[in-house]
Amino acid sequence: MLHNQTDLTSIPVQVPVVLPSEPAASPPCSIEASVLHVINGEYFSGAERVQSHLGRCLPNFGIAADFVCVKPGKFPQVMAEQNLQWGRCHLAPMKSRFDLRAVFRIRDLVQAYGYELLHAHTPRTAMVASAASRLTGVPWVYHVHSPAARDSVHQWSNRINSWMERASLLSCSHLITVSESLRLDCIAKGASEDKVTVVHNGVPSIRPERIHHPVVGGRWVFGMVALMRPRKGLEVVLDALSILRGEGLDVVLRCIGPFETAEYETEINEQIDRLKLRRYVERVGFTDDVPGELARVDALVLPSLFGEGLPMVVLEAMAAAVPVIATRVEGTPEAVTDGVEGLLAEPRDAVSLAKKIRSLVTGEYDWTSMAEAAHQRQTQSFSDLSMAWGTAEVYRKLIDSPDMDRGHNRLGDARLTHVSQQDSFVAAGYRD
Ligand SMILES: CC(=O)N[C@H]1[C@@H](OP(=O)(O)OP(=O)(O)OC[C@H]2O[C@@H](n3ccc(=O)[nH]c3=O)[C@H](O)[C@@H]2O)O[C@H](CO)[C@@H](O)[C@@H]1O
Repeated sequence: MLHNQTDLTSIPVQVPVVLPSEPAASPPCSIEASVLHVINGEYFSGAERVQSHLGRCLPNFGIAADFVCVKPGKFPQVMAEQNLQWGRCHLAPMKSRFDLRAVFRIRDLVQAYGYELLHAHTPRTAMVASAASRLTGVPWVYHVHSPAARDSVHQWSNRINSWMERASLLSCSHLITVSESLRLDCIAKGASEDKVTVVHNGVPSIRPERIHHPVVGGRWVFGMVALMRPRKGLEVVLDALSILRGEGLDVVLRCIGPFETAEYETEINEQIDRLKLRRYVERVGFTDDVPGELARVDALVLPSLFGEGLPMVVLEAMAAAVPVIATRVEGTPEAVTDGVEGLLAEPRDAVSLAKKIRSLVTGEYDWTSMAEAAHQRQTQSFSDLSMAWGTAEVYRKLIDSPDMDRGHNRLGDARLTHVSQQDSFVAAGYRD
């Protein structure tokens, strides 16, 4: 599916899906097909939220979704702990990037449970799904959450991931990208236009009761929600906070989320002390209650430096009717229009960020209108259901394509005895 470089200006833009009616009101459809999501499963962060929302919502559109984790960790733990209406979670731990036993385990699962599609989410799982697809004849979809070549600050890891991703894409049946910017990125890398579809990320419309309402001249509470690591740009917010407090504006920051490393936490603590901001920065750490935290803040600030797809925290804040002050990186401007649902600053630029924050706290923009616009845009175009609907449409086109022989994998449960069930479990409340 790779071809030579394309002129991106000639490619029509794919805009967010707006569902014609509220699908939540309709009863779940009967199940027409089942998909196995091949995931890392190590954490429960942005990509895993997408996966879990899909697992929960796809049955509304006739698709049963199960999971297999190649780096089992937080994801299967959350699935086991919470009373979630998801499907099965299988485990296929890989000892290294090149441990191919997972491929055979997935082949056995496909044959045993009759999965008609594989759906991978990371360069590692793309490699595994690609090989399992070759063994089983089942097509596979690759979900691009962020640009592999700019995915971390580690150049070698970026190169290996990029290489693995490119090699796997040769056999991929279809690509789903979480933003239009990533779709263009994939096409620029050589993916053919008709095999890439944008399915914007989506979240449930959770709008908590507000604890605080900001007023011009009063205190403004900004919240940054993330796994704190250098790429998220916490340093830039601290510099912006220092500029604004120096001007006499009463702005404070709640840092919501854990630090990836102790070294980074130490660096941030030193910066806070250097800027004399200790009284104005509250460290919340990891929370299970992000909506509760969003109810306390007047705006979300997400100053990512590079390499985002479409951050879930941006959409979660919009759902909670919290304006978003973010940077113009990758997919974020597709959800937030500068001056409407929030404000967009230039990345790595504390002066630009301070300017945007200043314009909100001094009343240049009406906070209430911005909060309402954010909530409305999320419910219309970035809901968990619109994301599941868009994903189901991609599956349906693949399953209905003349190339797909639906009979080949209809053995289903008849062959269950051939696969070890020791490493699989079913979430409580499973639809069977
Ligand atoms: C580096 C990377 O690969 N980033 C990708 C990752 O986002 P990444 O995981 O970096 O960040 P996101 O904002 O998407 O997700 C973080 C998630 O963790 C939750 N949270 C955070 C802090 C806390 O204390 N408690 C808590 O529950 C947030 O509510 C949110 O649901 O997946 C996104 C979803 O496709 C992509 O758009 C991003 O490009």
